[in-house]
Amino acid sequence: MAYDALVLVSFGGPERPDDVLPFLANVTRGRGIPPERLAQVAEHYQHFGGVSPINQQCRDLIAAIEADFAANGLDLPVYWGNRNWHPMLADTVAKMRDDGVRRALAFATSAYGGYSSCRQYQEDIAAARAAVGPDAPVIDKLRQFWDHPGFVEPHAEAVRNALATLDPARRGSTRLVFTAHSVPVAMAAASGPEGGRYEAQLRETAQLVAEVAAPDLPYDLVWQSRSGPPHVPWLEPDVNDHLAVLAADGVTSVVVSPIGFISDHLEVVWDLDTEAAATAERLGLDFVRAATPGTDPRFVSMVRELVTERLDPAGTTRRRLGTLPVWDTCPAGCCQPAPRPDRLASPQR
Ligand SMILES: CC1=C(CCC(=O)O)c2cc3nc(cc4[nH]c(cc5[nH]c(cc1n2)c(C)c5CCC(=O)O)c(CCC(=O)O)c4C)C(CCC(=O)O)=C3C
Ligand SMILES: [Fe+2]
Repeated sequence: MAYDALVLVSFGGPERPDDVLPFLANVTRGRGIPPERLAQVAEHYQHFGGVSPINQQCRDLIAAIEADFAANGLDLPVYWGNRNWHPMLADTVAKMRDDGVRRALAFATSAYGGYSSCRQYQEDIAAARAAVGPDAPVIDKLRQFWDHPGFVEPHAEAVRNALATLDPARRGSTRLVFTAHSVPVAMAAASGPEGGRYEAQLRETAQLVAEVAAPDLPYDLVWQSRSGPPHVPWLEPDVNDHLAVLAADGVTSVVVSPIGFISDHLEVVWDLDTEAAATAERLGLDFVRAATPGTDPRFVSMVRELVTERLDPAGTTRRRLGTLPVWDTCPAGCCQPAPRPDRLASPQR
């Protein structure tokens, strides 16, 4: 075995009220988020007692991965480190070094390409290794998994289950609404080797989920959780504005499926279950939010499959449903925060 550990790398979230502001400071350092926006977001966290569900969701996922590894004879210890809150990745990498880990694979809890979703995790891994020093383990990030059946199938089943709770007499006026985290337009344009990859992968996932879950229903991909200063354009439409357009078009019922995420963290339980649900109520729309993969056994097994496919140099064990290009190691310069000046003149797709 070329690797001696797996490390799950996630966003991190506060676990008590006093954590909220220092956590937000870590997330937004150097990113120009207006103080008004930060105050609002702090309130969202305080609404849930200052506790984001994301860390417990990581603990649950790791316990499930460990059980799955053990049941399938994969002898690989699983570590956990976050980008923005404890356990911080640099502390985890130091512990891995102390435990004698030389080479590890990283599972980042984001399925897509793009700066925030992929490159930034790699930068955080590099920064954590640099902080630990020359004897830090080598850490290779596993591939983007937007089209893996272990990710697509739980989302599709969740959409089907959500649809089953709506009035069947209204199916003809029901819409699937897929959501993902908005990002600055410039960041979206710079994602992937030739641009536009974040949005293209999300469109592919939406199509794969919709065709399994409800091929008879129309669907849209829209955006949530916009941040940043108002003068910077981010991907639109926002899910709340989109619900208003749908209601005006005669749609009566919506299933909102957060395909941009793997678990029901704060962006889901606040931005969708609280805010978007209130928007739907105001508009008189029947609203149901589809579940995220969480610890679905297919999703848990996917993590093991990503490890084993990486160990198979011929790539014959790779399971995927999509047709967009896939790779193990991101090309240099891929997924920058904004288009590189030398590429501004070239066409983006
Ligand atoms: C693409 C993407 C994902 C999906 C990929 C992935 O999952 O990694 C994601 C996930 C998440 N985003 C999260 C939280 C936050 N994101 C923020 C700010 C931002 N997100 C961005 C993008 C993304 N974010 C961007 C471009 C910014 C602007 C600042 C910057 O350029 O970095 C802020 C600052 C305040 C604000 O919202 O303005 C917070 C608090 C949480 C934790 C939830 C919890 O605690 O349960 C999670 C999982
Ligand atoms: Fe975010």
